[in-house]
Amino acid sequence: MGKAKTVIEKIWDKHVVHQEEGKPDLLYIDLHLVHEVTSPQAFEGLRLKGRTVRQPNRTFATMDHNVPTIHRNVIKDEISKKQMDQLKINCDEFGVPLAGINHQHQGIVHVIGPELGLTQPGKTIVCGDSHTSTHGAFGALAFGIGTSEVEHVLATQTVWQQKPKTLNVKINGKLGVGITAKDLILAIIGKFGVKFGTGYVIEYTGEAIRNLSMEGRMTICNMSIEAGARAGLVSPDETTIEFLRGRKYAPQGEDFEKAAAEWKQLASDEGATYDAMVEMDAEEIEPQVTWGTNPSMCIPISANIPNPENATSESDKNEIKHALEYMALEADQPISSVPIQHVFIGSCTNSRLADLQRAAEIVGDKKVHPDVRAIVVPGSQTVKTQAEEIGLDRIFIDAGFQWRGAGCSMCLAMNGDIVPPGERCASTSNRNFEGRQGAGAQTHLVSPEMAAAAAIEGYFVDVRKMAVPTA
Ligand SMILES: CC(C)[C@H](C(=O)O)[C@@H](O)C(=O)O
Ligand code: SF4
Repeated sequence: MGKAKTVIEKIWDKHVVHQEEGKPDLLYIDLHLVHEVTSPQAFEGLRLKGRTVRQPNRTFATMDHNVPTIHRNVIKDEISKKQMDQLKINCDEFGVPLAGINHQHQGIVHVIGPELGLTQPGKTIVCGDSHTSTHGAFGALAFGIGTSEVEHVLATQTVWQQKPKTLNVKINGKLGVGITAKDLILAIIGKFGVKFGTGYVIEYTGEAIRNLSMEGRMTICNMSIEAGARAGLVSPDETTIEFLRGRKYAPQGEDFEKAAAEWKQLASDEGATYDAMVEMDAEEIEPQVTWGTNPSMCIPISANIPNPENATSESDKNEIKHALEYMALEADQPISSVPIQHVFIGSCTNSRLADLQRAAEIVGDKKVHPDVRAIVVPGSQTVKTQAEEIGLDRIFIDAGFQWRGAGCSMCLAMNGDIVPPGERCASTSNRNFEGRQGAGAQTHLVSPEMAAAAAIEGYFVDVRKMAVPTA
């Protein structure tokens, strides 16, 4: 028997096509996902050099960042419109399959890959987008690349990559009732910071990770990038296999069983070693809310906003002060006393059917608070259709939410969905950077359940209290 290997090493070793002392490795790429924002110059580069797309059948494009979520075909912003028109031209010219704006499979690139079964265990997956790490949930090695690399992959189906170090993030025990994958990843980043993953690919292990659904694993892997990591993944298991069975681009019939047997072999071997490891107990985690301007600035719903005076270093103190100023919050104020004006349920972190279902359960027959504007933006047209088939749209609309078309939407405010300056938004997305949801907008990252609860109450509440029947 050979050396015990991690899933990361197994995938890496199978994909190296060229190796040279002192240089990065050249990796073969199984799946290249493309969206309208980071691809125009890459295609233009090919055109100028007279090159073709090496493997159009391993390339798949969609439109997401710029897509309006109401009046889909009225694109007011000139640059947005140009990027979308250009993607269509490029895909037609180079023979790349495209789920364009009115296509039934259109959606956020990190939602449609898994949904269509394009994302599979053992694959190397790249996209000109940092949250490509999402696909790692399937036991794939998936990472974001820059536009010049997009051109390189289009032309050669390979990319130069430094072999990453491996980091085991082990979550022991079980998550409490009402605690979600979003709370878990926020708590992990809250505890270890926004840099602890730098230079590593994370493998998430432990009982709490094994117990997560694929949707939960995607939420975790999605935010690996917010911990500084190159990528994040989970070893494939039965949950992975059952999610993929019958998906459009997954192997079918006997081929699926064959693939599934191989996928299981990919899981990290017993006794495999990592370059580093951190551990956390799932039991200690409460619903999380970010109060600051990076995802590590988060606290449990029962806690008070930090006081810069208690910081352990001068730089931490200044950082907290600055964040409190931008967020217009008081030190020591209970986070549960903060009123919000906007709620955004969506983004590649939390816009899948299961996310919307759980949010709808919290909503029930309650109404959105009169001071709150709340929107639900399904991650894909497929999610939207499925949600409508089971009546989720009615629950949200009857409660006073806006029910929108699929896209990135208010996650990054590129498409007219904006939080006005000085207003506060409970958001299920992954980034609370200054200006992320609009200039001067104040973002609080939460789970879909916590966002739904905040929409109803008008401020942050412990969702576990809302879930308990009152009669
Ligand atoms: C536009 C794109 C390059 C960007 C990313 O890479 O992440 C976006 O998706 C984001 O979330 O900020
Ligand atoms: S939903 Fe947000 S984080 Fe995800 S790809 Fe779109 S802009 Fe980036």
